[in-house]
Amino acid sequence: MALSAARCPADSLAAGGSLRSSAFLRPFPRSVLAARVAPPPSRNWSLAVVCKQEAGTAPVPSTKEAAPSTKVENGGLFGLSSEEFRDVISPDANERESTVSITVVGASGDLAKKKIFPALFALYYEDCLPKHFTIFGYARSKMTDAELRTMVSRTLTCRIDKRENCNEKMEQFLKRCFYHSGQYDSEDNFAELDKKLREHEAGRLSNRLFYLSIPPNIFIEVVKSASNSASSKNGWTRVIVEKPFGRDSDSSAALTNGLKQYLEEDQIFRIDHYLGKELVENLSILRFSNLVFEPLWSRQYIRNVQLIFSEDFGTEGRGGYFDSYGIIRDIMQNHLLQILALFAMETPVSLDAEDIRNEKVKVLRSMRPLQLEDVVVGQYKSHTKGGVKYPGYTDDKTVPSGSLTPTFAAAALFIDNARWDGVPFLMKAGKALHTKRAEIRVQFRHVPGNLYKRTFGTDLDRATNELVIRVQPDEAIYLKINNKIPGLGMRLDRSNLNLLYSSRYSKEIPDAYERLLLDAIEGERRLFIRSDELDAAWELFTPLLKELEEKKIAPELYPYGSRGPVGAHYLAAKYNVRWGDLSASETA
Ligand SMILES: NC(=O)C1=CN([C@@H]2O[C@H](COP(=O)(O)OP(=O)(O)OC[C@H]3O[C@@H](n4cnc5c(N)ncnc54)[C@H](OP(=O)(O)O)[C@@H]3O)[C@@H](O)[C@H]2O)C=CC1
Ligand SMILES: O=C1O[C@H](COP(=O)(O)O)[C@@H](O)[C@H](O)[C@H]1O
Repeated sequence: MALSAARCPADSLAAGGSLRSSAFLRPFPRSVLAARVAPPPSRNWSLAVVCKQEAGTAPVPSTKEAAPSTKVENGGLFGLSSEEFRDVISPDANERESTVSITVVGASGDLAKKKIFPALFALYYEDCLPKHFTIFGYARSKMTDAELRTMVSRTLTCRIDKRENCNEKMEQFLKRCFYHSGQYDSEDNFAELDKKLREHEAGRLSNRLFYLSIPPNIFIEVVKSASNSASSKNGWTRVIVEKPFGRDSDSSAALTNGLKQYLEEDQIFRIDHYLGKELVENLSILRFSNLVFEPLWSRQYIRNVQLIFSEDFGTEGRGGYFDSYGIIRDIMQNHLLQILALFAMETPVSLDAEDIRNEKVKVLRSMRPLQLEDVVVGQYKSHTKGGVKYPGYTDDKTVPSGSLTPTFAAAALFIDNARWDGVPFLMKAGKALHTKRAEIRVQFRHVPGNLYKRTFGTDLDRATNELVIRVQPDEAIYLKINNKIPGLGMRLDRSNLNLLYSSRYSKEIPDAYERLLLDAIEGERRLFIRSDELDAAWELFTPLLKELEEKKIAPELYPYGSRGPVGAHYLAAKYNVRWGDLSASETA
């Protein structure tokens, strides 16, 4: 029987074309309830009344609203049926009076074009956006509304499985997109934006989301100007902040303090788009809802965990940004560490954002700060293959010559708690490698007294189970098991129990930005980084980053398109580990 848990009307995830799949419903976002109860006017961002309601002081909801909130408080995993859900979110008399304005600050930039506008269109196509919404692009570049629409239209695509009325939907969507040109530090320019937003809001309850898709050095001036001149007067105001959130503990704390001059913590949505990826989202479900995994999730059965990120292209075009950050800050300290925290956390009290983030912080705070001897850094160099010359990192004109910035790093991390004591968590991240992939590999221990030891010879690794969660591409979860090759003999084989998403599910997997934008609109914070999580993450990496920089550690060079520096193998071998992605069966 289907356990429906649709978020948007069109979100009935068909497994093999039917409603066979079951999915957990996230707790119903309180803000959705709150948004339909007009809060008294507030004067500025930090006093936004919706925040108080979200903290549990919302006016008593109507009978219709009481149902979902009761379920949330009961911590029910399954929540509402899709009928109940639709009934609650469908535009009733109150909701028709509220509106959401989404302002993409830095709308002329790469991320806005590549990810944000396409994600907003996908949400619109799926009927996930509220009835009354407006999208504004804001940047210094001079553009008319029509020019913004032309720019955006070039980036919009229809889902492979949903092409019906797509062009018509695009046109309707573009009509809801507008542009305002202004300086980032100008309260006057933001006041002009405010005026335009108010015209579109037409007296409805105004909820405003600002997406800061700009370089981090201007985050605070934008927040200040927008806060003083363009925050909602009667609804919520939220701000999505893109990474990087600083480059070490001090700069991150300074950024947080700067933002908090104008915003409450619960208005800040620090995005880590890896948390919005389908397979990362599925991690907790895999673990906490399957009895075959949860009891194995500890040092008793798990030998090591590997978190692997690789890209088959270099920093082309982003060398300027990248050089002052490097791969450890760009990928490890955020994306891979967030996955690690989700993987290793204790069972949260509920699926509520604060309960989950509390558990993640505990794991991060139980980790040992990284030691230099547990880290290998590399940098790609030019390589010619098939007559094509691939540039080295320092060949990029935006990269200072002689740069020591790592484009590859491997590290061994440890969680000093009872569950994970002594288990190496190996991370590996690199650009310009031989393949593009992101995955989590869980290598289990050997079966004690393995009856079939002889069949495997001395290579016991071949006999151990490995669970692979392939985040991208070709999303999949597979488990390597031992089985007998059919026949009269007794030969063993290693096979994959394979859940390949493209075979199992006919629906295209949404982009991470879609999920995260929808969450921010709904006020669901579970997949955003809280400031204490961020502090804990920086505490782990800051001493190492300082040491690397102070000692001017030279990265090991590896050819563009290779498997990375050999040092990564030695690091793994130090802990008796082999990288799973480089085993013969994976590279065949
Ligand atoms: N691009 C990506 O794939 C990813 C980006 N990010 C983060 O997202 C944010 C936006 O990224 P992205 O779109 O690539 O950035 P861009 O460099 O494209 O900048 C976005 C916009 O900001 C304005 N801008 C750029 N540089 C400056 C400056 N020095 N001072 C003032 N304004 C400036 C420009 O608009 P105008 O001149 O019109 O005002 C530009 O169009 C950044 O924080 C980045 O780190 C995170 C993950 C991936
Ligand atoms: O945050 C970042 O992520 C991208 C990789 O994201 P993906 O979703 O395409 O895997 C990476 O290229 C970039 O350097 C980094 O800043």
